[in-house]
Amino acid sequence: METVVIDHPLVSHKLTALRDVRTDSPTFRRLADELVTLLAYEATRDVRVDEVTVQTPLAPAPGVRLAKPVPLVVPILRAGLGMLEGMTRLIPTSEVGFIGMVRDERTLTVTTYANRLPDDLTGRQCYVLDPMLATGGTLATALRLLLDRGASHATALCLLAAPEGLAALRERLGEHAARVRIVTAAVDERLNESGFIMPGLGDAGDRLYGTV
Ligand SMILES: O=P(O)(O)OC[C@H]1O[C@H](OP(=O)(O)OP(=O)(O)O)[C@H](O)[C@@H]1O
Ligand SMILES: O=c1cc[nH]c(=O)[nH]1
Ligand SMILES: [Mg+2]
Repeated sequence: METVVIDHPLVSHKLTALRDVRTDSPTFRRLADELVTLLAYEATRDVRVDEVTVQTPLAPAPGVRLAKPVPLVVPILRAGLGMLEGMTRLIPTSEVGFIGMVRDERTLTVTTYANRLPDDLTGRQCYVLDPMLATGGTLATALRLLLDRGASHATALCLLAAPEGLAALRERLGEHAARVRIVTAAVDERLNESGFIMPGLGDAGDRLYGTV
């Protein structure tokens, strides 16, 4: 499992504003949207393309076009929805599947309450959107759903990750880890005793949707 931490001043600037407890929900949503666009640039570096030729007003020019089947983008509800528009703006032709998952705040175990994915993902490239990789339980379950259906490769775009979660995810994916890449804006210090990323940004879903 490859982990890519985006080292870029604009990403750090926006992430700092996102962390700030004074940032309100509308601003948080805008920053998350802008950040995913910056992460997507790196995350889609491996997206499959076909070589084509187009005619300019002057001459034929070689180029590329996204290959078929198109990438599958999968936001993990609820907080991952805040990253969907930023991603589909870059790849408007992508197909979108949905997974709904919630973590029990006490036990930190994950329940899947929605699953709208194509049955057959043979050979598909998948891009999973979830702002927080904390214990890694949510992403481990979501990635297994995709890889077990035949996805050739899955890249998860996260705003923040915890070192403990990255290690646990690699372990839980086992042999599938070779087909997984994590692209994140930062790896924070640690998880606290409640399973929150420290210093983190708090509860991403609550901050996106104003539920506290
Ligand atoms: O790595 P983990 O320990 O599994 O935690 C990460 C998950 O926790 C949050 O979701 P939450 O369960 O709060 O649901 P929400 O997106 O609906 O707020 C977050 O959006 C991730 O999906
Ligand atoms: O720090 C964390 C951990 C899980 N989910 C969040 O939203 N934040
Ligand atoms: Mg939440």
